[in-house]
Amino acid sequence: MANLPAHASPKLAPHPTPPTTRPEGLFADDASQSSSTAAGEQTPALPESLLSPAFTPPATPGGTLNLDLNPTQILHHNQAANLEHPGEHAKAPKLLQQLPKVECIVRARIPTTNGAEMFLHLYLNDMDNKEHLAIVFGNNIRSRSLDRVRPGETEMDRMIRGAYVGKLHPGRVSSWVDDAKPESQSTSQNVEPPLVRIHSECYTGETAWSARCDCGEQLDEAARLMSFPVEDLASDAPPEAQSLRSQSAGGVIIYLRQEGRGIGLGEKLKAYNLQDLGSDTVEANLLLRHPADARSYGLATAMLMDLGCGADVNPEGVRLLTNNPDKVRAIEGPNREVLVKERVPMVPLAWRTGGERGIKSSEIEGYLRTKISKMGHMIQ
Ligand SMILES: Nc1nc2c(ncn2[C@@H]2O[C@H](COP(=O)(O)OP(=O)(O)OP(=O)(O)O)[C@@H](O)[C@H]2O)c(=O)[nH]1
Repeated sequence: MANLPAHASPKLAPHPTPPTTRPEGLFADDASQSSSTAAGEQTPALPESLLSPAFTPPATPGGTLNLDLNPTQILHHNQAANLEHPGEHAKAPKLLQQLPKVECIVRARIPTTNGAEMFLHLYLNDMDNKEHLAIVFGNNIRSRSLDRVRPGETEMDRMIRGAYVGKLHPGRVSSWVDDAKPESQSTSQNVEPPLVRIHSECYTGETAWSARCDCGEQLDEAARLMSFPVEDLASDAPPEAQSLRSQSAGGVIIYLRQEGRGIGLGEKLKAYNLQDLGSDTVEANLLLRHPADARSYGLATAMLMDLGCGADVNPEGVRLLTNNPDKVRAIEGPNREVLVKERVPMVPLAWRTGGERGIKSSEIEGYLRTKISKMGHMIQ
C-alpha cells in the first residue's frame, strides 16, 4: 500500500470535477479564440464559422408560436418565407469552415448485455459544453488525444483515465505494458475500413421506448454490426451485414448530443404535440420556427480524426452507416479530412423481416415517409 499514489488513498475525496468543466490547460494553445470573463476565467470564444443553427433557437419560454396566427397559417407563412429565402430552413446540415478542437478526457471498458465489449470515450470540445461520446468496438481504434502524455501524470493517473493498452487487472502498474497478456493487441492486417455511425441523441427513442422514431433500433443495430464477425450474425442479417468480414477493423459510433435534430428535447416534445395535431416531422419543426434539421457534424469529423479514422492516417476511408445523404458530405469535413469510402444503408428491421420484428406504430410509418419524401433519405 505504501507505494500507491496519493490519490489512491481512501481518505481523499474524489476530485470535485463537474462533468462539463474543461480540465485546466485544455485548448490552452488556442489563445486567439479565448476571451476573459468578469470572473477572470478563460472562455473560448466561438468563431462565427462554428455556430450551428442549433445555437439560435427562439428564446421564448412557454411557446414559440405566433398566437395571432393559427398553425396552418403559420405553416403557409413559413413555406412562403422559405421560397423567398431558400436555405433558411434547409434540411442540409451547416458545413463548418473550420473543425472544432476535441479532446478525449476519459475512456472505459463497457461489457455489454449482448456479450460484446466496447470502450466508451468521453470528449470535451471548444464549441459547446456538452459531453459528446465515441463508442468504440475493437482494439485497433485509439484516441490520440487520450494517449498523449499529460505533464506530471503518474502511471496510475493514466490508467484511471483509460490511457492504457491491453486490459486492466488488479495490481497492474504500467499503462504501456499489459504484463498479464503481452501479445493482446490485435493485428490490423487485411482489415476492412472501419464501420462508422454518427448518431444523434434521442432520449425518447433510446430510453423512453418511443415508437415514433427508429433511433433506438438504429443504435442497437449499429452496435450489433460492429460487435460481431459475420459468422455470428443471425440468419436474418441484412445483406449489407453479410459483406462484413470476420477480420473487421471494428467500428465507432459517434454519439452526438444534438437531441431532436439539434432543437433539444423540450422543443422536440412540442413538435410531437404538433405532429399529433396533424403536422409531419418537418412541418412541426418549421411551425416552431426551427430549421427542419438544426444539426452540424464538425464535432463528429474532429472526433473521427482523433480516433485515427481521418484521411491523414486512414486513406482507406470509413464505411458510414446512414440513410441520410447530407451526412456523408458533412462528415467528410470542409477539406475532406475524413473519407467516406462507402455508405451502408440502415434498413428498418420491420421492412427486413416483413413486419415480424421491429417497430410497429402508425407514427413510425409517417416518420419514415417524411424522411424519404422531404429529407431525401435513401432507405434501401
Ligand atoms: N425535431 C425532431 N427530431 C426528431 C424527431 N424524431 C426523431 N428526432 C431526432 O432525430 C435525430 C435522428 O435523426 P434522423 O433524422 O432520424 O436520422 P439521421 O441521423 O438524419 O439519419 P440516419 O443516419 O439515416 O439515421 C435524433 O436526434 C432524434 O432525437 C421528430 O419528430 N422531431
